[in-house]
Amino acid sequence: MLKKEIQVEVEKGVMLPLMEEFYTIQGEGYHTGTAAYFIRVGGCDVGCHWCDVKESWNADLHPPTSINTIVANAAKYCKTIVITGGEPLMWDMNPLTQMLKNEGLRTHIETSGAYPLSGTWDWICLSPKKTKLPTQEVYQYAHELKVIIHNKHDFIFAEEQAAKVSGNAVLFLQPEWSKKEEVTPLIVDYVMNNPKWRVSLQTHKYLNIP
Ligand SMILES: C[S@@+](CC[C@H](N)C(=O)[O-])C[C@H]1O[C@@H](n2cnc3c(N)ncnc32)[C@H](O)[C@@H]1O
Ligand SMILES: Nc1nc2[nH]cc(C(=O)O)c2c(=O)[nH]1
Ligand code: SF4
Ligand SMILES: [Mg+2]
Repeated sequence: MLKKEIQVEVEKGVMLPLMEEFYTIQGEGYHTGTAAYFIRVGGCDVGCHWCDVKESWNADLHPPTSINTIVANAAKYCKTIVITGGEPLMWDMNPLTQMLKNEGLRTHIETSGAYPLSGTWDWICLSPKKTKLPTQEVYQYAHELKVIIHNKHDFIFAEEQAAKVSGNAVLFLQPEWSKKEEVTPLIVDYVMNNPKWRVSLQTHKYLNIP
């Protein structure tokens, strides 16, 4: 395909810049410990200085890939497919999620919510960032709120964000990996004092799996 044609396909969401795909165990949040196939889409401009996948940021480094190919691969592994990035909502998620649903698969997303919500989702994990806040619309649809704790001020941010999600959303505080020795004890105390919150750890990093 010509460069221009590929660009049009990406704009329609029928091709996506694919960074990697892997079958693993969901390491974080509500579904921790369960098998899932991850699709990591390139492109993000939210700019978290502690981001653990900075290689994902530049979409041009990741080959535009047909969603037919992506879905055919995903369907081989298990029923739960996690779309992450990068920031997946930078792209139109409707064609990809519709195709996954047609295959009878469950669609989960990991998102900062900084771009308009698209796609059909069985589970939305919203992880808001101060540098580029979620759209007003996405809060009501989040099944899970996962706030990263890098310093003490992030607890205040977490409460501000919790006030915006639905009463059914499950609330998580997750240590920022490079600060975990410092902030994990603070999170433990915070959750014991504020039991509406739960602790989320990046368990895949302890298990040495992707
Ligand atoms: C790499 S992001 C990709 C999806 C989306 N851009 C987002 O931020 O939700 C996947 C998850 O990892 C979390 N995360 C990224 N870097 C982290 C770090 N250094 N420590 C803890 N969690 C991190 C994010 O907050 C998000 O919940
Ligand atoms: N095992 C595993 N679980 C995860 N949960 C969210 C991840 C992500 O990067 O979005 C992630 C990841 O990269 N690996
Ligand atoms: S929004 Fe997600 S992918 Fe983007 S910089 Fe932040 S953690 Fe990384
Ligand atoms: Mg990760």
